[in-house]
Amino acid sequence: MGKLLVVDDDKGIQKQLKWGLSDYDIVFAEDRSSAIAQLRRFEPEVVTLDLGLPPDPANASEGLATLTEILSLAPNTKVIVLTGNTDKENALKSVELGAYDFYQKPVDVDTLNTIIQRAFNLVSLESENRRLSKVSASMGSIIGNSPAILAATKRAEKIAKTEITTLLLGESGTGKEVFARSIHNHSERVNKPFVAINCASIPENLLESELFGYEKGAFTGAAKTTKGKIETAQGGTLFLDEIGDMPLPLQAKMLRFLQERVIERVGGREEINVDIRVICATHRDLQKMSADETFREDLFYRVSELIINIPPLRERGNDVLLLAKSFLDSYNEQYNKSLKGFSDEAKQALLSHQWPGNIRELQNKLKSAVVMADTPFITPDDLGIFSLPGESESVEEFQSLNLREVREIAESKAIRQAYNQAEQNISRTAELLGVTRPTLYALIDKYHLDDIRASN
Ligand SMILES: Nc1ncnc2c1ncn2[C@@H]1O[C@H](COP(=O)(O)OP(=O)(O)OP(=O)(O)O)[C@@H](O)[C@H]1O
Repeated sequence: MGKLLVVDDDKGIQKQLKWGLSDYDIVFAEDRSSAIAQLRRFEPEVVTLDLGLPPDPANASEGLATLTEILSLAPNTKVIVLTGNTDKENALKSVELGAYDFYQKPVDVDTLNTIIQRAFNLVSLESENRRLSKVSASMGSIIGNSPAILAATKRAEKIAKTEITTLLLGESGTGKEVFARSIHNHSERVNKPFVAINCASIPENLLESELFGYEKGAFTGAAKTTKGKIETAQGGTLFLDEIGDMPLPLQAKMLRFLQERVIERVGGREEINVDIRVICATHRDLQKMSADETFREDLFYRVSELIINIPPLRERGNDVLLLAKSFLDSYNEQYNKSLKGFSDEAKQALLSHQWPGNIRELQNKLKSAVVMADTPFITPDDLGIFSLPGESESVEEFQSLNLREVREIAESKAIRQAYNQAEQNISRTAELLGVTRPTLYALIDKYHLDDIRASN
C-alpha cells in the first residue's frame, strides 16, 4: 500500500480525505513541524500539502517553506499542492520549487485521487529507473547505452576473460582507466591487485625504479631493497597509462618483461618471474610514433594484441545525459543538496557541447553546478555552457554574430541534435532533417562537424 501524508490544518478536509482515500496508508499533519516529523518517521512517497498553514493560514508562505523543506529532506517525494481557487500564482511557484502538481480547492476526492494515483505510478517508475540505471551497463561502472560505448564495452567484456595484452585508445578523460579497472574486475584476477601507473607523470629518471623496483645501494638514496609497481601487481593486473610517453631506453626493458615475464630490479642480478596481466593506454598515435621511431615497433605490436577504441563523449549521444544524472546524484549526496534535474535548455547545452575534456570535464562542470545552483533544476548558466555548438560559447560572442553566422550555428546545432536523436544513424538523421544524405554530408563538411564525418 502506498504511503500518503496529508498536510492540512482543516479537520473537515482531513476527515473527508481519510474516508475518500482509503486505498492508501494515510497519515496527517497540521503544520510545518508536524509535517516534517511525519515525513521523517513515515517516509511517505506522496504528500498533499495545503499552502495555507498556521501560523499564517491566510498566506502561502508557510506552505511554500514546508514544501521546500520536504523536498530538501526527501527529494524523490511527490508533493501535490492544494491552493485556494484564485491562487494560481502560488500554485505555479510551487511547481517551480519542485512540487509534482497542484490542485485547486474545493476538494473533489475522486479528482484528487486520480492525481495521487498518477504520482504513485511515477514514484514506482522512477525507483525502477534508478534501480535499472545502477545495473544497466554490463561492465559495472561504465555508464552509457550509446552504440559507440556498447561496442567498446562488449569488446572489453570478451577480452576480460582472456589474458590478451590490451591497448586502450582514447582522448584524455574518456574513461580509459575506468575500462582497465572493469576488465580487471571481470577477469579471473579480480581478487588480486590492480596497479596503475601513469608513465607521463613520473620523471624519466625515476620511472625505471618505480616500475621495476631497486636493490639496496643501487643508487644514492637507495637505503633498502624496494619492490616496483610490476612486482606489487603480482598475480593481478598492471595498468600502464600513457605508454606512449615511456622513454625509449626503458621501452627495451619493458619489451623483455612483456615477452619473457621476468624482471630485474635496478641494481639487481636476480631474475624475478612475474605473472601479470598488462593493459596499456594512450591518447597518442603509437603507429605514427613507431614510424617516426619514437616508439619501438616491436613494443607496439606486443602491447596492442587487441585494441579497444574508447569513444570521446561528443560521440556518445544521450550518454552525456545519463552520465550527468549519475554525477548529479552523487554530488547531491556529497554536498547535501537536493537538485532535481536539468532544465530543457541545460539538456540541450549538454548535448551540443563538444566536451574537449570528455567525462572529466563533465564531472567538473557538474560538481560546480551542484554547488552553485539555487533553483531545483540546473540551468546552462550553472553549468557554464550554452547550447550553441562550436568554440564560441560565450553570450557576448553570440550577441556580436551576424545573420549568416546565426544561421550556421542554428543549422549545425540542428544537425547535431538530429544525429543524437537518430542514435548516430546518418540516414535517419537526414530523414529527421528532411534532407537527402548527400545534402547532409555537404552540410557536415561545410560546418566542419568532423566528429560526425569521422564516424561515417
Ligand atoms: N563510463 C563512465 N561512467 C562513469 N564515470 C566515468 C566513465 N568513464 C569515465 N568516468 C569518470 O571520468 C573521469 C575520467 O576517467 P579516466 O581517468 O578513466 O579517463 P582516462 O581516459 O584514463 O583519462 P587520462 O587519459 O587523462 O588519464 C574519472 O573520474 C572516471 O571515474
